[in-house]
Amino acid sequence: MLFELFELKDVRHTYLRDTPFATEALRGLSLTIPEHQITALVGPTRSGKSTVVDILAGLIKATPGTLFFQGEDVMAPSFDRERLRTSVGVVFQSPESQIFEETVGKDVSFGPLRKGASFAESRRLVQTALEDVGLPYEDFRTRYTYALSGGEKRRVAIAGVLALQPAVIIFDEPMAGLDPRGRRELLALIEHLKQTQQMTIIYASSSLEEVVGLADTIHVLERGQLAFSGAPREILARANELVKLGIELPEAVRIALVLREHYPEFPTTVLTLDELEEAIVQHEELRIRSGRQQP
Ligand SMILES: Nc1ncnc2c1ncn2[C@@H]1O[C@H](COP(=O)(O)OP(=O)(O)OP(=O)(O)O)[C@@H](O)[C@H]1O
Repeated sequence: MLFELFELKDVRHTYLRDTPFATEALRGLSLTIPEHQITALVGPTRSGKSTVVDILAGLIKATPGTLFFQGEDVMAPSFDRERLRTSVGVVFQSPESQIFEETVGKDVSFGPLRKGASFAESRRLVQTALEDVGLPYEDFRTRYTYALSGGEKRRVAIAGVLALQPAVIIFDEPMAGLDPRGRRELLALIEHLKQTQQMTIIYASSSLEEVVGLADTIHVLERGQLAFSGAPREILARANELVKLGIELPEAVRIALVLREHYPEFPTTVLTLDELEEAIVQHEELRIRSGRQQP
């Protein structure tokens, strides 16, 4: 059974309110985020994704509106805000900026030690977190952070968040600046975290391509409101609306749509290039079996 970890109800947020520069970032946003799932927030630039992330992390108040965390109103006087802060870990855009210690071991242990963990406990947490992100502890603990590759820095930043043992981890545009290999590795890492740790993962991105093969649910945002939500295939079935919102369709779907111009029955809700390949093979087999020779 799915439990809601977060629920936003009619949340609004205006930056620089009561100034000539006021910007309405959220305009009555309502959505839910279940536990132990990967939920993606997808929308074009300035649709409000980062503002939602800041609200979930407790950095911005969700008023007017209401934010529920595990069924409790975050703004209620009895709510323990410390519980929210310790339950939510955020990997912000350019997570390299979250690294500030000289060595990997020192950087990842900073959070646990600050929280009062003993040296032995902190060592255990750092070891587990580094192994979880695919950086062997003995190999990496004494490495200088400035000498790491971009992908390794991102992993160290994620390990720093994992070492705090959050119940939910939020990634805000985590692929920015990574090369295709770094992207593939990070996607595999996020999938691994979900599978092995049962973590609740929230993934904010302007790229639908990044999330269709990963997310259980996708919320599509448009100018501070929820446009629509659904499982990846349900979202891809609304290709025309996505294009209207300025969201680029994943490559596999773009190719499938071209194929559909020739074969009207060709499926267009393919999540990955592998699925597209499978759909082409199946379609060809069907065509051959039915003996039809179409263009
Ligand atoms: N600190 C801020 N001060 C003033 N306006 C802001 C601030 N942060 C965001 N905004 C404005 O709020 C709106 C929503 O921005 P937000 O960053 O939440 O959207 P986003 O979907 O994450 O965009 P992007 O993909 O470009 O990061 C935009 O119009 C943005 O200019």
